[in-house]
Amino acid sequence: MNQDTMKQRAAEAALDYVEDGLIGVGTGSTVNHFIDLLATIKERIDGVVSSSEASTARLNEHGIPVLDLNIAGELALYVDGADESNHQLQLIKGGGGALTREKIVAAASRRFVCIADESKLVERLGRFPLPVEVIPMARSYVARELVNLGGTPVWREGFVTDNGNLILDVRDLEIREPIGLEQEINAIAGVVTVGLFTRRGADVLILGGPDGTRTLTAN
Ligand SMILES: O=C(CO)[C@H](O)[C@H](O)COP(=O)(O)O
Repeated sequence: MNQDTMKQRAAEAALDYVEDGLIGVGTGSTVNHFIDLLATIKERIDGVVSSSEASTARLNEHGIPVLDLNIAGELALYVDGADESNHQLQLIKGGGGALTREKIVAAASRRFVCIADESKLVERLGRFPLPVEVIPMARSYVARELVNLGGTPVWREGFVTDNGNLILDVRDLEIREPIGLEQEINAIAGVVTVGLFTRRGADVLILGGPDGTRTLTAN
């Protein structure tokens, strides 16, 4: 079974968590399946807060109302994908470069349901290069600081985030203490946010696989 079908299965299972009201959606190929499915029940929801211009465009195509987070206030549910999850449901996100808005919408939501194919579940975070959104003038400085932390940062050249910033993808990092590392990287001057989601990890992880889905919940 191909990976995309497994992503679709996870997205289908996430529909069960949708209640009336406002929900947040993330970004990526798994979330695209979720948005397409959400369109089939759009009468049930009041609107969506989007984490990226790409997701907003897809929601608009379906005629799903997109709201500003400042107007929406607290959201009952946030649904997003991930590049990696450990068993504590701490995540690496940002493969699509939307990590900062994703972290904001996740933080503003009562429940975070993460949807992914089963290959995203890992014993230890860090095989996937860790994305860091950086203010453009700080790119070289932040890269040197990330080298000091033991990483090998690679500038995602040609890519500009929805916030007008750059992404450094950091390889070779030993992520032994995800919570501490999230704080440490976020404290570097010029970093907008790191793609580690530990303070606000997922509450529920739905993994699509060849035999259906399985669901993990955070303790
Ligand atoms: O963090 C993200 C975007 O910034 C995505 O959730 C992550 O990259 C997973 O993407 P996909 O669903 O395409 O595998």
